[in-house]
Amino acid sequence: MYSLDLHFAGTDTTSNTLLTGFLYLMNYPHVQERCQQEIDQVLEGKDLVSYEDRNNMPYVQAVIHEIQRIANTVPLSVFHCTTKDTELMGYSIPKGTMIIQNLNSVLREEGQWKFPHEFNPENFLNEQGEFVKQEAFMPFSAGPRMCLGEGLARMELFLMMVTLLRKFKFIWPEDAGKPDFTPVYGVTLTPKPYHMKVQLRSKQRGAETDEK
Ligand code: HEM
Repeated sequence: MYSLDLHFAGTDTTSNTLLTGFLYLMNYPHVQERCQQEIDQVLEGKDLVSYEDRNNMPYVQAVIHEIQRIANTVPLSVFHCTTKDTELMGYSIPKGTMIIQNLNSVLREEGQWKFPHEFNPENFLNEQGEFVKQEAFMPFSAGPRMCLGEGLARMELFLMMVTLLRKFKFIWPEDAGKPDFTPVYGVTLTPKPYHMKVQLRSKQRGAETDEK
């Protein structure tokens, strides 16, 4: 039996993002290993990760943001409606028009991203390897009605991701065939069900177990 030290549960959107994250990390093992190297280095001698540790983990931050960009968990945001006649970039939108924001489009827009169509943490790193939050990164939407849970979701993603990657290596099973990254469409996007192999990392790296 393994102890994971996880004392909270993610919401549907957060868990869908995590599921997408592990699908990519298993299939981009060099990205997973680089995260683990950074985590080992920053958390050396510490029992548990804290949210403040993210400031010393530019690569992990870039990977989590890239996972959110690719996961595109809430592709059409929440529908809105104009409360008065509105002019926007030369278009007139009458009062009462339903507005559907296409977050999928901005998260993949060419000209906004170095690698718009591939999973690549470099989308959030500058030449010095520092984490850079991009203006077009808006999985939580924008404006006065943007996601109210952004802070909680970002904290959950960081703490869960780092805690799990510190203790375990996630492996795409040899007999699983080619991965299918096509998401299942719904109000939220979720990856197709998949199997994963989970291997305990060595004890020196803070991976204590109560194996029985
Ligand atoms: C990765 C996780 C999440 C993503 C990608 C996400 C994304 C979004 C998006 C795109 C919207 C629509 C914003 C708009 O109308 O323009 C939204 C709204 C909202 N989200 Fe999240 N969300 C996440 C997690 C959470 C969590 C953890 C909570 C609360 C515990 C939460 C609470 C809300 C609420 C209350 C609204 C409605 C805000 C309003 O209409 O004023 N979300 N979210």
